[in-house]
Amino acid sequence: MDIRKIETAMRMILEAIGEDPEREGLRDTPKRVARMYEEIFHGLENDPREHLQVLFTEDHDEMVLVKDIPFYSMCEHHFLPFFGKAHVAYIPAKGKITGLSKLARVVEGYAKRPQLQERLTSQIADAIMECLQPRGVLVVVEAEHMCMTMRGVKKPGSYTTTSAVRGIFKTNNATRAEAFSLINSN
Ligand SMILES: Nc1nc2c(ncn2[C@@H]2O[C@H](COP(=O)(O)OP(=O)(O)OP(=O)(O)O)[C@@H](O)[C@H]2O)c(=O)[nH]1
Ligand SMILES: [Zn+2]
Repeated sequence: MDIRKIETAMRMILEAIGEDPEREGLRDTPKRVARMYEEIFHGLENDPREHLQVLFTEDHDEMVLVKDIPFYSMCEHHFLPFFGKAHVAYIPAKGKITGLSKLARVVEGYAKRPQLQERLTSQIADAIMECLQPRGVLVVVEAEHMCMTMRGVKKPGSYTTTSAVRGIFKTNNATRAEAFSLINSN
């Protein structure tokens, strides 16, 4: 990531909005913002599928669900945060399972980029399908978009839910219903 370029751009934004980039409170802001962008966009520098290369073999062919994975991402239209929870379910095939934390790392890797909620949801599902070749994957993402709450249409408290359904979750209604009921239970 080009830290210097972010600093220069941030300084220009401060000037453009009529601020004085030399005043005490703002003097280090371009540097702070550059460091912050490096952190919140670090997913651009990795391929989250790398986390799914560590596979175990275990004779388990029932559903695995990791619920309520918190995430923070950035809306690519407005460069404002959207954030919430992701729920990731899969049904292993041929005993191929992965570490539970790796599912959360995949969410994190795709969230830490300029994103759309729909793309975030399907990228998580597709990465798991590709790397684990499970019988199916179901990903649900629930998020609040700051671009809809603090500006524009200004609708605080509105949530967007997206899902990506692959394999057996698509073809088998009962399996899909079971996953949704587990996700919605407390
Ligand atoms: N589908 C989708 N839309 C998003 C997401 N994040 C933001 N948006 C929408 O992207 C759209 C951009 O619309 P534009 O009309 O180009 O931009 P705008 O004039 O700032 O739109 P308003 O937000 O309605 O003021 C808005 O409707 C946002 O709500 C997302 O993750 N998925
Ligand atoms: Zn937005």
